[in-house]
Amino acid sequence: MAEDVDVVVIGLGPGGEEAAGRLAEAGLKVAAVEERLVGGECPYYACVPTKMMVRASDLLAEGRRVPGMAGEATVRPDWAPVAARIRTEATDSWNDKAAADRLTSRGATLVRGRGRITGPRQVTVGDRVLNASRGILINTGTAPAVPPIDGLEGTPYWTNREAVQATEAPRSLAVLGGGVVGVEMAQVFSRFGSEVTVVEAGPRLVGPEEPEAGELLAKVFEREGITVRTNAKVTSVSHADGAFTLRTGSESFTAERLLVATGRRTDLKGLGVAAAGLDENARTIEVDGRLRAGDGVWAIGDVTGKGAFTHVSMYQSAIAVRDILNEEGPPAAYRAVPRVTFTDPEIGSVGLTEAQARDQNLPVRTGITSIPDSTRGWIHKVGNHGFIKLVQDAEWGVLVGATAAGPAGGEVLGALAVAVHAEVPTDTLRQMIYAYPTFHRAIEAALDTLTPPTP
Ligand SMILES: Cc1cc2nc3c(=O)[nH]c(=O)nc-3n(C[C@H](O)[C@H](O)[C@H](O)COP(=O)(O)OP(=O)(O)OC[C@H]3O[C@@H](n4cnc5c(N)ncnc54)[C@H](O)[C@@H]3O)c2cc1C
Ligand SMILES: NC(=O)c1ccc[n+]([C@@H]2O[C@H](COP(=O)([O-])OP(=O)(O)OC[C@H]3O[C@@H](n4cnc5c(N)ncnc54)[C@H](O)[C@@H]3O)[C@@H](O)[C@H]2O)c1
Repeated sequence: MAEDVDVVVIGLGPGGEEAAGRLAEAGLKVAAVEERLVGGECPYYACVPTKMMVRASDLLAEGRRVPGMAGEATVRPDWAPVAARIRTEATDSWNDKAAADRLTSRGATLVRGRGRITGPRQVTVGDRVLNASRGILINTGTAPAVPPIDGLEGTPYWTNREAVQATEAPRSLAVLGGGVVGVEMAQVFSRFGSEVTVVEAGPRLVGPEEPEAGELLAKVFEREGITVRTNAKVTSVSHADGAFTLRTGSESFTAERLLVATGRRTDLKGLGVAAAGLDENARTIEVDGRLRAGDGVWAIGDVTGKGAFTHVSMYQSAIAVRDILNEEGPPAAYRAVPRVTFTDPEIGSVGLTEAQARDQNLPVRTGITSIPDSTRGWIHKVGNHGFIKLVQDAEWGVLVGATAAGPAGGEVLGALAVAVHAEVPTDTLRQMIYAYPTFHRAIEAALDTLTPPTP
């Protein structure tokens, strides 16, 4: 028999879980459908466990920087505390009871299983049919995309979901894909003693970021002993005697473990979006400023293609909740989406890169300064690599994008994100007082280097 509710939330990523809780607290009857773990990828397989890994590997790196700066230190990496912390503090050994209880205590009904849209405002989970009078909120996220490389299928490769469950650092690790997941994981495992090779199909690491970011990471990785191959097409993979072999046209690489970090995929056909009038062959779900995808359908999170980050999912969640509750508020805007790649140096960026701004035919002016040339960078010395790059719309006199790479680059980003978001005139930024000697004071130096637009 069909059950009548106000809203069905399919997929409980960070935004979906929060939306289900808030809608239930507002008095709506909410069915929250999740086939894996309440909370989604971020707390169990992504942001949280990987940042615990990063924190541990950063500690090792800082310990190794003691000689010549502060005496002597012997650093012996041990993965055991990292694996234990991920199990006890982050994921409860991949058990979502606490999250599920938190959600149901807010008044939502948790429906475990795979949800499929089977009609306008209708979702089927196993033999339960849920009719949603107000509509459906989709927050189904993404899964790791695995490229169709000869021999890869069926081998025991890792994706991020297996990598965060590692109980030891492998002797050697091949990383397929030098995007955000690839570079964060490569550096972590390298610092724990794995011999790491990153194989990237594109011309640079972290390709969508400013070219200077990819070049910086390549330089740092080389110094740390991580092998990086760009423009490399892996033609076959094999696994035998406990080792993977990756072949490109000219080379082959052998490693105990292989991490596939080549991006993410959605499955809109499997979700049955056509039954709600949406394009099932699209990669992402098109949404308007209120996160509406169609009549009685909202979508939030990675599935919307507006930035695959937890903060975007949460931002969209709040707007979709408002709209479902018929409350007024500003529409979603993505001019100032911040993002941080948690390598050392951290790469923090916001808004447009120079290339994106030029593609939009903006009158672009850029400025760049090096962190080692700043007072704080010079004092910091070892581990001070980085830069601040600004992208200005020269006619408007406002920053439309910026990158802060370096120690605490993600924190320095905060000031730049405010500047882009609040459309602070660069003249106003120039009149600001920047504390001495901070990393963020390098923003002032970067402003001084803004060069006139090129024709
Ligand atoms: C390794 C890694 C590290 C990351 N680190 C960061 C970081 O540091 N900071 C950051 O902001 N972002 C990070 N991200 C991205 C971040 O994890 C996602 O942007 C975030 O999880 C938000 O995703 P979402 O809201 O779209 O849903 P997701 O977290 O993807 O959750 C979607 C949920 O929907 C469920 N689901 C899917 N289909 C169905 C269905 N048909 N029926 C029922 N349930 C379904 C899934 O089981 C899942 O639980 C990282 C990603 C990865 C892979
Ligand atoms: N710190 C963070 O906020 C954080 C961390 C990790 C992931 N994420 C989110 O998750 C998303 C997914 O990350 P990702 O790194 O999996 O994807 P990505 O799209 O960022 O990077 C994938 C990389 O793999 C390369 N690639 C694709 N096919 C390949 C092949 N056959 N051989 C070699 N290289 C290949 C691509 O050129 C690209 O550089 C990110 O875009 C980001 O939004 C965020």
